[in-house]
Amino acid sequence: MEFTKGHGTGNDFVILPDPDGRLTLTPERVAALCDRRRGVGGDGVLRVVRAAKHPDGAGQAGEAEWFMDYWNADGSFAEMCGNGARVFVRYLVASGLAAPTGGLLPVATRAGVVRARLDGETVAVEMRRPDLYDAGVATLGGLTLPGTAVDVGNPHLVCALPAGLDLAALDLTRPPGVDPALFPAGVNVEFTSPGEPVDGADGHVLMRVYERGSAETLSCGTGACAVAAVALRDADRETGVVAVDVPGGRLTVTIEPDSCWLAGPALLVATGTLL
Ligand SMILES: N[C@@H](CCC[C@H](N)C(=O)O)C(=O)O
Repeated sequence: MEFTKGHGTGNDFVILPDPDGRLTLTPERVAALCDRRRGVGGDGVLRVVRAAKHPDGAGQAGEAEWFMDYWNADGSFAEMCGNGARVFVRYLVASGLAAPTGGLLPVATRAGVVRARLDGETVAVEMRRPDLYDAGVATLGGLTLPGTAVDVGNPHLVCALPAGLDLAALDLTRPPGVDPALFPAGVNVEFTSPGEPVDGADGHVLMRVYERGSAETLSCGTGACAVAAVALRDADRETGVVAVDVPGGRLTVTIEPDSCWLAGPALLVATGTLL
């Protein structure tokens, strides 16, 4: 079968076109595809399927023709993937499967319908407004870092590093420890440091992430939204624009009263045939 490879700020995905939902995907198959030495390699898989043809998308088929069936690299499901949604939309449009109407293209996900806008290399998706719902703690090496639990459709824990600790020096080769009672389904953990002021933004944050199901990645879109929401709260703001720099580039998050826009480059880089 044919596949396409794409990424958003270095968060990379194997895209599998399966319009009529005929493909049998298993966790083992997904993990094998994402294997960086023995497979295509990726942080996750995006199956492109008509919403009406997937049990998790059928309820949204009246609002969106296409369902993003997102899987993490280890073969687990996630409710939402912000960069994945941006790359998914790039694929839909590039392959002629869909086009925006009135500038917007809806996509069904396990966290509900998101809407996308394209502008050159940039794809922006509108998702739910992040919900800051609790306090939590991450442990990493000898560090204990307090953080904020944030729901962006999927779960996040945003931990600011204390002054003097170098974000680039963190060892994220192993998962951070978290409280399983607070995150029974696991959590994506973001580590942050403040950035220098950026023109046109109300805030600027540097971020690294350890993703549930994919380990450290170069970028996490929903993580950037969670980080932006925490930055605005800490600045006593309800809304605003936050630049979030990840190892793979820059994401721009705009938090509005009822929604959150995630914007950045989304690119397709290769196509091929699975043997
Ligand atoms: N990289 C994604 C998030 C992917 C899902 C995450 N690993 C989870 O399990 O919740 C993004 O760009 O949002």
